[in-house]
Amino acid sequence: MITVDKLTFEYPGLRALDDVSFTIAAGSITALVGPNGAGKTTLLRCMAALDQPVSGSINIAGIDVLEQPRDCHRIIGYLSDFFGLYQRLTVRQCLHYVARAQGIPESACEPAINDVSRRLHIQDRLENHPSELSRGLRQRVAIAQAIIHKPPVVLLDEPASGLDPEARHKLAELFLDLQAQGMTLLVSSHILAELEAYCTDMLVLRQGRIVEQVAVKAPALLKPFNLLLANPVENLLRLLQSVPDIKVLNCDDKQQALLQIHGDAAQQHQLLKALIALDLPVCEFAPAASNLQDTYLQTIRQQP
Ligand SMILES: Nc1ncnc2c1ncn2[C@@H]1O[C@H](COP(=O)(O)OP(=O)(O)OP(=O)(O)O)[C@@H](O)[C@H]1O
Repeated sequence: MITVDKLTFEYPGLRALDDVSFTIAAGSITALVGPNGAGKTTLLRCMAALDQPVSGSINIAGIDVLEQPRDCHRIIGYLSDFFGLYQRLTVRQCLHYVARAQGIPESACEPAINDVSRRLHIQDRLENHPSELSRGLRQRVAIAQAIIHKPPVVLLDEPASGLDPEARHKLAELFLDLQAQGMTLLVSSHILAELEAYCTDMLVLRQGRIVEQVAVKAPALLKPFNLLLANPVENLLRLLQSVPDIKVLNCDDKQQALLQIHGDAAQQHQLLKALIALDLPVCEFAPAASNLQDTYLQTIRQQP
């Protein structure tokens, strides 16, 4: 769906993106994360055809972004980190203006406004001016502007900044809703705990380079599991190795091990039965916690 290849971008005297390459699958929600100044905003602006890189290419849904920037604007929705809304217009007028700018015919504007405002739960705010709205509601209006033309790809720069936990939760629900409607999302954020609720992939940028791309919610056929025993067992490693379908990743002592297992919940149940049949005093057999924040911090700390 999205292919970025060897992208390099320079501000005067500063290389902000350095040979950045990655692909994003259709229907995914990718978290774009990295320390301050890593280049996230610059990358999103290049992908939205708002900044011109020195070299490299960006292809979104078959459109060469650098060659066809206007076509690109038709197929993406972009929310800037510092979005602005026209204060003198009502929300309805803001949406109408953007709809027309996106080429939606006059006759189709009202249905488009009704549709997008329903999806963003701002139907009852259409006659308000942006200055009368809370930050969370203004954020929703800005996202409504970004997606009113139903783009297949949505790029969002720090959409959750400044929102309270309730508003962030609603935003997460909205992203899942957009994904369910077939959109592909790339979302930059520092709020990793929220990203985890909806992201399928994570792209880590550091000093203008991609340092990691991981699937966060891969249909994990291979899962790490922690095994903890109530008391030490001699030959634990040998016993575990005798169980089919279990790979022992780590077994440093006689009381606990990190296993890799295959399959679904039914398979996990069978494996637990096999462990108990070996008379192992199992007191814990659970997926090893590995969250987005851990993965991110490990990745960032590993880099020089
Ligand atoms: N207009 C500009 N002129 C010169 N340098 C810039 C400009 N905009 C950004 N930079 C620099 O480019 C680098 C990347 O900035 P960018 O805003 O893309 O990072 P970011 O990952 O979005 O950061 P943050 O998380 O703080 O928003 C930084 O070193 C920044 O200081």
